[in-house]
Amino acid sequence: MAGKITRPRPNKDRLRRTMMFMNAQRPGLIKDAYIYGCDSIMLDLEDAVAVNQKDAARFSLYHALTTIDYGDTEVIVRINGTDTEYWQEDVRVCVAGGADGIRIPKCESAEQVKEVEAAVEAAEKEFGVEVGRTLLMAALESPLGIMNAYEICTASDRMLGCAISGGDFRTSMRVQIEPDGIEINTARSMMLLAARAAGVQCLDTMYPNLDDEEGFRREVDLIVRMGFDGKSLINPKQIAYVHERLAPTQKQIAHSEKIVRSCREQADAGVGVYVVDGKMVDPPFFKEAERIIELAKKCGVYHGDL
Ligand SMILES: CC(=O)SCCNC(=O)CCNC(=O)[C@H](O)C(C)(C)COP(=O)(O)OP(=O)(O)OC[C@H]1O[C@@H](n2cnc3c(N)ncnc32)[C@H](O)[C@@H]1OP(=O)(O)O
Ligand SMILES: O=C([O-])CC(=O)C(=O)O
Ligand SMILES: [Mg+2]
Repeated sequence: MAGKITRPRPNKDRLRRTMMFMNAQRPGLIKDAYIYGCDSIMLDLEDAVAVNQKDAARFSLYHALTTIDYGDTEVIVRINGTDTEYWQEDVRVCVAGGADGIRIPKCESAEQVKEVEAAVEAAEKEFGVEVGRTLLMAALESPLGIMNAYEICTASDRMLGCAISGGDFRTSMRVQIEPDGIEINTARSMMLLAARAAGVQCLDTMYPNLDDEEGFRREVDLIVRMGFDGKSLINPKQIAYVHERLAPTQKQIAHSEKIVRSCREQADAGVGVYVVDGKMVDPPFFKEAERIIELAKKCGVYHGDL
């Protein structure tokens, strides 16, 4: 067998349009998950793993982390909650195996993030991993988690972002999944505001109804319009539509190109506000146009020369 896999230093700001869950104990799911092309895989030690299988899942996780080359696919591990007896050993194995990041489930406070951060740092020292390498993210799964979203997102320099978790959130709110998202949209908006204020990424929850393609697409359309960076997924067939909807369209790209080019010319001519394709543009529009071009480049759909 080849030597232990070492992964490049994780990047907080990379594309995370899709983060796909898989039970860390199931070889059939984790052995070649990179082939599906999601941005991140999430090897789960928490709710996908039965309580009497936690040790077995950790062994399987370590083997996967150290022997499978996931290439450009980011490797995140969902550890067990900080109120369980499992999470500290989960952290040691993630760090020893070289995972890119850790997802803290059912996160409700900045203190929980700091507790995990301390355990991660201790593990990095124990296993000779560069201190600061392992990223963190928080899953917000309760009203309290949502209310504390900003403090959670700013609790550590390692935080790449947060994700809302609809299953547990709906249970704690005593509601069920609705076609228009009325039961969860306030929480989505609050979390988005907190994440943007903190300057970190923001992911939507998984969609559990695998056979309801129409419902899935409706939810993706909604969260794209709301401004999410990505979505948690549970199945490979959910990847393509999220990537398609989160990439700028050619129409958006062409319009953004016009704005970026004209903005440079107009600035030289001393003009601050003017009209492109019948729409007023000024500095916030320039910035947004530049963001769209950058996003198009990262998504591989930009073919221009800016
Ligand atoms: C509320 C929460 O906590 S959600 C997070 C915890 N949940 C999970 O981790 C569930 C993740 N998803 C899964 O395990 C599976 O998709 C299931 C059990 C829901 C459905 O499984 P299946 O019926 O086998 O799905 P499906 O028939 O669509 O699978 C097609 C292929 O994709 C693979 N696949 C399916 N889901 C995944 C996944 N999440 N990750 C990687 N590969 C997957 C299957 O192994 C299968 O591969 P094969 O053709 O080589 O055999
Ligand atoms: O994070 C997610 O989307 C999955 C999850 O744990 C939940 O829905 O409770
Ligand atoms: Mg959950």
